[in-house]
Amino acid sequence: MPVLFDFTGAITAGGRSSRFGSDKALAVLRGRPLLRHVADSLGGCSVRLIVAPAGKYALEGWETVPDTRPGEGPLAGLEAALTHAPPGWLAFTGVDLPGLTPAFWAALAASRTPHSRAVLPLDPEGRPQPLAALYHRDLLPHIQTLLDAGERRLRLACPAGQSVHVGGLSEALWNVNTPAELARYIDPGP
Ligand SMILES: Nc1nc2c(ncn2[C@@H]2O[C@H](COP(=O)(O)OP(=O)(O)OP(=O)(O)O)[C@@H](O)[C@H]2O)c(=O)[nH]1
Ligand SMILES: [Mg+2]
Repeated sequence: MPVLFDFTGAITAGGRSSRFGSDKALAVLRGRPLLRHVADSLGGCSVRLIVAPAGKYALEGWETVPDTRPGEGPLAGLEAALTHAPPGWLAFTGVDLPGLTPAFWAALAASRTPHSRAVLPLDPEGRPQPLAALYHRDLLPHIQTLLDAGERRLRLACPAGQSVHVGGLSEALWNVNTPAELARYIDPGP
């Protein structure tokens, strides 16, 4: 895919899939693993990072970066991604949001403002979804301070006054945590 985006792409993939029961990144939906769906949405990024143990996923064109704090959750995954990212903006997501598309990321990018440092879509309940969002690398010291203090909530990655929220994108945000949730989205056969 040609470079379309002026931001880095990052997928955090260091979770245990304990609710799913097997590695959900590799679960197949409509002929492709969930991880592939997410990666394809970010194929237009020139720098593409996956935060995971070395050798765990073979994703051509993606650089694997190790967790800085393994097993400490997606906020630590964001720290690892921002640590390896060039200056500027990072699209950050997980392995389990297969409804994401290039158009979704383009809409978030279009909502950046000169003073914002994160752009988050609103879910169907109107809550910001921090696991499919844009973050600026300037947030790295703030995130490191949070983690050092024991904080693990991804939604605190950006101070409230520096976040932009975007409505109208919730259709892209369906999330797969269990096999039953995946089954709901698999097309019925003929
Ligand atoms: N790099 C990294 N990513 C993580 C970590 N924990 C969770 N994630 C990722 O964050 C995303 C969302 O997390 P969850 O939906 O809770 O996934 P999970 O932790 O694998 O699943 P559960 O064990 O069922 O909670 C997924 O892409 C996970 O792979 C971690 O410690 N490090
Ligand atoms: Mg989890």
